[in-house]
Amino acid sequence: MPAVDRNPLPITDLLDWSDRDKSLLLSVLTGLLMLGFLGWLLFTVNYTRFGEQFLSVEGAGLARDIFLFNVIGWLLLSCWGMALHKTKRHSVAYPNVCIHFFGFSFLGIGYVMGLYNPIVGLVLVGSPLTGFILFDFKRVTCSLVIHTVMVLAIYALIVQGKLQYAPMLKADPVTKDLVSVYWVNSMIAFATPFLAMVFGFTYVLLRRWQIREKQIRALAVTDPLTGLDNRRALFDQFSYELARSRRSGNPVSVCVMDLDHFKQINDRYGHAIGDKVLLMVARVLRDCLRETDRIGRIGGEEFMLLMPETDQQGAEKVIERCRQRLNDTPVEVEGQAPFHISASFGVTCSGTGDTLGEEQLFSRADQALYLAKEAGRNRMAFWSLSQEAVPA
Ligand SMILES: Nc1nc2c(ncn2[C@@H]2O[C@H](COP(=O)(O)OP(=O)(O)OP(=O)(O)O)[C@@H](O)[C@H]2O)c(=O)[nH]1
Repeated sequence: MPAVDRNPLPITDLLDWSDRDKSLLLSVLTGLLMLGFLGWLLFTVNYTRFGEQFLSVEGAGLARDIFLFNVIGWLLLSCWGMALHKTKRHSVAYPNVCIHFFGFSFLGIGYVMGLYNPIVGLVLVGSPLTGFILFDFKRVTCSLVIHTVMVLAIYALIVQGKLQYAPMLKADPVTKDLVSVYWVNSMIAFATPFLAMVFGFTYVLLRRWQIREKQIRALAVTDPLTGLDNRRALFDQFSYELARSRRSGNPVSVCVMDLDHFKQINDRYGHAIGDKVLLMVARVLRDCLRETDRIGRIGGEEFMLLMPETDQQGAEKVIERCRQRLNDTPVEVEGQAPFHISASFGVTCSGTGDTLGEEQLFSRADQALYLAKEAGRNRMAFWSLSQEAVPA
């Protein structure tokens, strides 16, 4: 087996654990449950009136042997898992043995306590749920089918009188006339840790699902490199701001910004430095703009600035500040002299009574950007009312 181990062990990462470590956790938890069952039996037989009244001597002996067998089995499985974990070895057999032994353990308990016992029903529902959360579908289904068939077989043998029903009990502790409080409390005590285990695993699964949902939603609207808005998020916001502007009469300015000769930076310093420049640009733009403005990266080295309630003069001031700050911020490169960058900006502004949509305004800003590039770069150009972009 390859000695590969990529297991982080914080409990919140449970679903990322290897099958080996999940099986080890299952072994330890189930082992403790079995130890609890054994402790309960020994205590009940030796120290309670319930033992005298309701437990049969041979049946209790059989139950003790089954519980003890389970405790020893889980102890050995825990040791096996620990050894695999310590040596960082993976084993296909270990999870399989654990999954099948899990079903087998509870089958034995169900048999001695009685198949109609509510705890058996609980285990029948909770175990596959836990299994499907922790392990792959095929393995768990296989175990589920085997153990369901075994339950049915035991049931058939009981119906035919070949097996005794609930051999541990010599009398039913819950009848129409008599309900043993000790038995009911014991069942609750058995069910509680099992339920806690199932709820715990379900919680981990749901928590993971919630986190993933959040991440997916964030990814859908975020540029992964810079953490700025992506094109979709920005256009959604643009559409909203235009609707607001139509109601309030306040203008919205939009600017498309493109770094100058970025290809040369990539070619000369490599993509990693190119990415570093993009991150620096994102930081500078964030610093220069108001909190109510939105910045996004809409292409490789193309950014878009959305400035609500900002007219042409206001936009000019902000953009000049951005342009200047980008010029003034050196890019540090290890072992080489720092270099400076520049960017060109195309700007347009939604006029009062404008009915232009976001795509049309964006297209105007883009055309203005083209003009800024044509005019020599490192400058801004506005889209004029005469339908032509003019350098500022
Ligand atoms: N490092 C890095 N480079 C990128 C990324 N996205 C696009 N690029 C690069 O950006 C460069 C864009 O080059 P061009 O479109 O020719 O533009 P330019 O060199 O900036 O020239 P002008 O815009 O005309 O000033 C290409 O080399 C792309 O590979 C990115 O996420 N990271």
